[in-house]
Amino acid sequence: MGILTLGVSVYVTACIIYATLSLAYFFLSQHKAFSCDSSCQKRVFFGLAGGGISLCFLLGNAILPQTALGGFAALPVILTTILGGWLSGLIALIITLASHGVALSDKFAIGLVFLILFAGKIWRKRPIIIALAIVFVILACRLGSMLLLDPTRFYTNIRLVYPQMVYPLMECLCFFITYFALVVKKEYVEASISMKDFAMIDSVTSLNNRKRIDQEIIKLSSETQSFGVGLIDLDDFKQVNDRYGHLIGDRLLFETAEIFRSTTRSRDFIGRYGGEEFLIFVRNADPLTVYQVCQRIRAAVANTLFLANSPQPFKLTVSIGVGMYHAGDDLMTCIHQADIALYQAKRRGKNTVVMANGAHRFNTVQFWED
Ligand SMILES: Nc1nc2c(ncn2[C@@H]2O[C@H](COP(=O)(O)OP(=O)(O)OP(=O)(O)O)[C@@H](O)[C@H]2O)c(=O)[nH]1
Repeated sequence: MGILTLGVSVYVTACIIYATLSLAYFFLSQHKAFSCDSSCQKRVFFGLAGGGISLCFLLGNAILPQTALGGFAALPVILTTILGGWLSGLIALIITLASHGVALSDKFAIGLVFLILFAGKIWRKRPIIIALAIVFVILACRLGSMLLLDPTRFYTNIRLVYPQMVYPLMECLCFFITYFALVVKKEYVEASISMKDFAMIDSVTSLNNRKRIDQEIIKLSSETQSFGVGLIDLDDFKQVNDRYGHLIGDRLLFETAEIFRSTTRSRDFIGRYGGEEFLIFVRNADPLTVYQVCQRIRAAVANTLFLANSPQPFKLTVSIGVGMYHAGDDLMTCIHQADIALYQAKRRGKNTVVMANGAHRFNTVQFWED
């Protein structure tokens, strides 16, 4: 094979590897960047994509010369392991080893490479030197086996030696191109996701901000499962601000938000609705559970000594108004009902949870006494 044709083959191969893995990576990174810590299904999918590339090389071996197939088939396995961790790598490895077209010695070398990657947990470190060293190991293995098995042919027929020298170098080149292209892609995706997250976080409390709440409201407007809507308001916060200043006020808001985080489940949604008012969606819960969750939040705030290590520790309380959303309801009306319930809680002396009874029937609102 001429050097130009080989160069084109390497380029096409690099493009196939990069396009497939980066597409799979992008697809799996919709809300959170894909990594070795992603869900099992995602890692399996990524492994299938990696194995699919090897399969594509082996079945449609028109792109690469037969003698180079083994080394190039190892590349998706290495890259899949680096980006997706052991499970993705193992799946890509199984597909590669199970397919025809790779010499037994190459299969052995690819298996060995995976074991080294696995033992070194390369997905946690991603040191390119190790990965490159592995590609060179394949090169050395190939030359070594030729020298050992048929030394006379090796010395007398230079045309046989040439591919054994050139292909592994091309594999390294291909690895370099795809590795760096994928790392750049990964960093770009991670940066854009964290920027997006950052834009949705309230700077004072680190809870979801109003923009993110509005998104969640749109998302939950067509929800088919019932959930609770709680509006939480800090009691007499103006006095704190007036007496101790906004800086202390901000620190108290942050500590209160910490209590909300620690007293709710990860599947619940909580955000800063505005000023000293917070909105919580208690997911998949019946009215009694929602009421109990809100009581838990109220009690946790009331029992906390805020700014405990400062010379001026505080006691704070919250009032909570609760509404229930059921499939088909208008969520904004539900939030409005929670607001009315919050108003009732304030009127009844604060530090109270008031629930809009039968919040799905908006014309007959009654309130449960705390
Ligand atoms: N420090 C700080 N204060 C805020 C922030 N946002 C709103 N506030 C203050 O929260 C206070 C809310 O006051 P009010 O609406 O009168 O309510 P309240 O004093 O808590 O009284 P009740 O709601 O009736 O219990 C105001 O003093 C606002 O300035 C903020 O980001 N940081």
